[in-house]
Amino acid sequence: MIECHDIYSNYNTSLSRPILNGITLKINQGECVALLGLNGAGKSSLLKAMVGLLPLQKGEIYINNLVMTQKTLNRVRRQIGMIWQGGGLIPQLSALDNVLCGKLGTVSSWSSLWGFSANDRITAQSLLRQLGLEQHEKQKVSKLSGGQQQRVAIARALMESPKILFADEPTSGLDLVATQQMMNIITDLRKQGMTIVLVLHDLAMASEYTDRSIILDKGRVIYDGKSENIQHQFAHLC
Ligand SMILES: Nc1ncnc2c1ncn2[C@@H]1O[C@H](COP(=O)(O)OP(=O)(O)OP(=O)(O)O)[C@@H](O)[C@H]1O
Repeated sequence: MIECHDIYSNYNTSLSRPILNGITLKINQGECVALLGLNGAGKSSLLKAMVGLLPLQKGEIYINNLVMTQKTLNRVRRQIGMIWQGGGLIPQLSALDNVLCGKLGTVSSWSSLWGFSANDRITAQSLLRQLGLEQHEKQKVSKLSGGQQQRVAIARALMESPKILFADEPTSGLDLVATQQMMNIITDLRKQGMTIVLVLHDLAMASEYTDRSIILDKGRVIYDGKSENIQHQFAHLC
């Protein structure tokens, strides 16, 4: 479960307001939610706040009943897999090494000197296999297609078996086939009971793949409700 209680980020002088300007929401375990809004509405900033990467001036965030503070941040982050806008992969590393990077938040700096454990490698290989990338595990990700890179990003996000997945525009730059593959993977994860928050720009996609949509405008929630038929109501805002 994810809860934001009246959260405000720091004052932003170029916007003359906080980027997140009083957001309250609750997302239950197993929900698949689209986060929508015009460019600059605050969608990526909200995801960043929910993984502790955007300082708050006011308000609280709870992840599975654990309040986010400096002390709890590592425990909170372990429960969340994140796919960044553009994938956020390291282009010169292989697909397998990028997936293993999903473990870096939890291995101590001492043990990372010895490399990843055999178990970690087995988990990473198994994730790549499940995502249809077993042939590509040794390839540099810069040599993979956009769709393949996004699947590597998903595998990396799943390394810690998170209960929550955040994906920032996971289909951006993908062709129709790769978009369909990506959304099928997300649908499968959803069927397994994962809580999923997707930043999307396509209202029709939100309506097709998610139950609930949250629309932001100028750092505030202006709609929180069913995704069904949302494209007819809010076309001017996304
Ligand atoms: N690190 C930062 N420093 C200053 N301003 C920032 C920073 N990050 C984001 N902003 C500003 O905050 C606002 C919200 O940005 P954010 O990236 O969250 O929007 P978004 O809804 O995800 O937009 P997009 O659809 O373009 O990705 C924008 O006006 C942006 O310029």
